This record gives sequence, structure tokens and C-alpha cells, in this order.
Amino acid sequence: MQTLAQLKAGQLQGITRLQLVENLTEFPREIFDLADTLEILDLSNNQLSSLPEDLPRLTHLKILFASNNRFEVLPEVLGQCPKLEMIGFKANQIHSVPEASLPLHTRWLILTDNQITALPERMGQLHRLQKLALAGNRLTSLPASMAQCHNLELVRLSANALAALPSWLLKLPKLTWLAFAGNPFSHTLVDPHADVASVPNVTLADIELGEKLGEGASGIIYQGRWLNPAMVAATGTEQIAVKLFKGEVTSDGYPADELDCCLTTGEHPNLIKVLAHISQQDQLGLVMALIPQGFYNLGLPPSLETCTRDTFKAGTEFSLKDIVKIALQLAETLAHMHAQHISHGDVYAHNMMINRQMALLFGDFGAASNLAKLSTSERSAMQAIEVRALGCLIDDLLPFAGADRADALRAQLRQLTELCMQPELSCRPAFRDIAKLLARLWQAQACEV
Ligand SMILES: Nc1ncnc2c1ncn2[C@@H]1O[C@H](COP(=O)(O)OP(=O)(O)OP(=O)(O)O)[C@@H](O)[C@H]1O
Repeated sequence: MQTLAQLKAGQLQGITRLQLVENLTEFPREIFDLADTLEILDLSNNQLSSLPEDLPRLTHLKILFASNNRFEVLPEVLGQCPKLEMIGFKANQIHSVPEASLPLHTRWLILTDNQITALPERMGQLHRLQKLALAGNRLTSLPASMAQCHNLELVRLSANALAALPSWLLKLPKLTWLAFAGNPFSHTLVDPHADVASVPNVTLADIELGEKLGEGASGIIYQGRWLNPAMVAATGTEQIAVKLFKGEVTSDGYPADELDCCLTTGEHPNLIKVLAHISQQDQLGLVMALIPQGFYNLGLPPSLETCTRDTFKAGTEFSLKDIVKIALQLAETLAHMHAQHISHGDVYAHNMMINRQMALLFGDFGAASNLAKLSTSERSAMQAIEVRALGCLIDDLLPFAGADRADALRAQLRQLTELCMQPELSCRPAFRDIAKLLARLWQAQACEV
């Protein structure tokens, strides 16, 4: 992060990336002194409500973030910025998105947590659009022209007012990560957890909270201990992890939908075991088994460059057998989830943990959607969309498998990847069939050793 004082003193000449958090109410004109080099401008967490008309003078600008400001209209001038392809205006008060505000080469558009009721028809001309974050708005429909957005891969529609799931959406050839919980068409229950009597409902009084273990977008996770002996007896453990949901909408949707999807999914060996839920008026929470020692994240979130694909730590290495084992566990987990009519929405290596034996724990239900109210064909399409995510994951992992003698196995995994990523959704296999195929590959490898 840089300061306004550095900018005004001319100390930032030649930089490609500028971040200013200074309670700005006006766009500092000195930013134009950086026009020859500036590619990434982050003005998030200020008080801005407009951008200058000559913004396109920043001819190299590729990425503009202006989250947590006071914009009410997405500025039209954005549409004239010659290289702008990534636009982030999360958590403003935007109610209007003018046609002219959208540059045609947009790849990544984030408008989460605003007050948008409609998007312009021009959306359909954004042929490069890959990532579209619209959760937490007031959209009642999407422009039909968006059927032409053939490069869309990640779409967040949760927490809106959509009356229906557009049929063209479920045909997009590259759609891979879709979330839509918290819309009128998808609401399943009046009392969200009325059907999960199998999971005990506890209160904060049953728990002693300990140290913070981590924090996600939707909540904070604490180590904890049951204070209630009945719960120790019922769950077979005293030590627990407790996720306390934050109140507000996240980039993936409402915390209540995350909790609902997690509970509806139920138990699976590759999911973190849910021991109880907290559904107090003022606090939602999830009581889980502690993730055992020795588990670490399989991947890291996408970067600005990779946009929709995960990144991996330098030095990452897998054998082809490791990849088969990871993919097999994931396919089985997703088959289970879809059998319960739940889609995960965020099938990414950064949401998976593995240990040295390649045992998999799959987490983060933040972008999950309940498919119960969808038609059978819509549910099949939702499964096919997530099948593509499994294909992307194997595709991402394969380069880390060094050359070894198992060339035939590599070819089989490549073939599976291609099948999972077929542009025509009905040509993709179902998770159960993928799991069967991977189980056969796994057994064949086990016999070879
Ligand atoms: N059952 C658990 N036992 C131990 N640690 C946990 C457990 N659940 C979560 N954590 C820790 O808390 C962190 C945040 O978890 P959480 O699932 O809420 O969010 P996330 O998936 O990491 O983030 P986001 O929701 O923003 O994508 C994890 O990375 C992990 O370190």
C-alpha cells in the first residue's frame, strides 16, 4: 500500500500497481502522473462516488478495484478505458449499471453487495467475460443476451431476487462454478433447518470457545470444548471446532444458506464431520469435528493472472497415483452431495485439505446451492457444471506429476479431463460413473505395485 503523500511528492514514478486507502472523497489527479506505467489501481476502502472523465488517459490500466466506496452508479467512463479488463466495485450503493460503463474486453466483473435491480443488454457483448460476481443485489432477471457470454466460468448469483434460473445459463459451455442460493426460485424451506433433526441443535451456552483457528469470508472458526456432558456423550468428543457465522452477505451469499446446505448434505468420509448446529436468533453456527493434525491445503486461490484457476505452492509435486486418489475421493463426495440435491459451487483445490496419505477433506460450503426445487434436467445440468470443475482440478494437478513410467495412466487421466470439460453438458459423465472409472484406475495401480 502506498500513501497520498508519496504520490504527491512524485515518489511513485514508474510503478505498475497503486493502492491508496486515505478516506479519499475525490480521485487524486496526481494518479495521472503514473499513466505511462500504471496497470493496477486499487482505491478500495475510501469514500469515492465518482471517477474523472479523463480516466482513459491511464492507457495501461488493466485492473481497477473500488470496493467499499460510495458509488451509486457504475461510472460510464470505465467503458472507455482501453485495456481495462478487471473491475471490482463490491460493497458500494450501486443501483444502476449504464450500458456504456462496461468495457468490451472485461474478463472479471465484481458487483457483489450493491443494490442493482437490472443489468444492461450490453452484458451479452462481453465475450471475454470469465468471472461474474453479483451476489447480494436485487436482480430479478438477467439479460437474455448473456447467452452469448461463452467464456463465463464462474458466476455468483446468490442473495438476489431472481424469479427463475435462466435456461441459457445452464447451457454455457464453460460454466464451472455457479452459486444461486438465496433467490426466490431456489428457496426450499420456511424454517431452513426444519428437516435436519438428525443434527443436534445447541446453543452457545453448551460450548466454551477457545483460540481462533481461522477465518473465512462467512465466519470465524474457534477451537472449542463441550460444556454440556450430554453432547460429549452424543458426539464422542470433548474437543470441537466452532464456526460462528458473521451476519452479513458474502461474495458467495447468505451464511444461513451455507449452514442449510452443509446440514442437508449430511455425513461423508471426505467431509468435515458436522456435530451440531447453532441456530439462535442472533447467532448461526456450526459445530464440527476438529480437522486432524497433518492436513494441509491442496491449493491456493486463483491469482489476478489465473482469474478462475487455482494456484499452487512452488515445489508442489504429486504422483499420478496421488491424483487418481484425490480425484476419486472428490468424485465420490460430489456424487454424495448431488444425491442430496446440493451443489458445492466452489470445487477448487484451495477448498480441499489433504494429508501425506492423500486422504481428502473437502470444505467450504459458502457457495453451495440447494437444488431441491429445480427440475430433474436442471439438476443434471448443475451436476455437469461441477463435473467440469473436477476436470479443471485434474487438469491443474497433472502438470505437477513428474514424468514416470505410468504414461498410460497419464493418458487415461487426460482423456477423463477432456470428457469432463466437453462443451456440450449432456456429453459429460456423471460423478458416480467418474468415481467408478477412477476406482478401476486406482485398483489397477494398486495391483501393479
Ligand atoms: N473443523 C475445523 N478444524 C480445524 N480448523 C478449521 C476447521 N474448520 C475450519 N478451520 C480453519 O478455519 C479456516 C477458515 O475456514 P472456512 O471453511 O470458514 O473458510 P475458508 O474456506 O478457508 O474461506 P472462505 O470461506 O473465505 O473461502 C480454515 O482454513 C481452517 O484453517
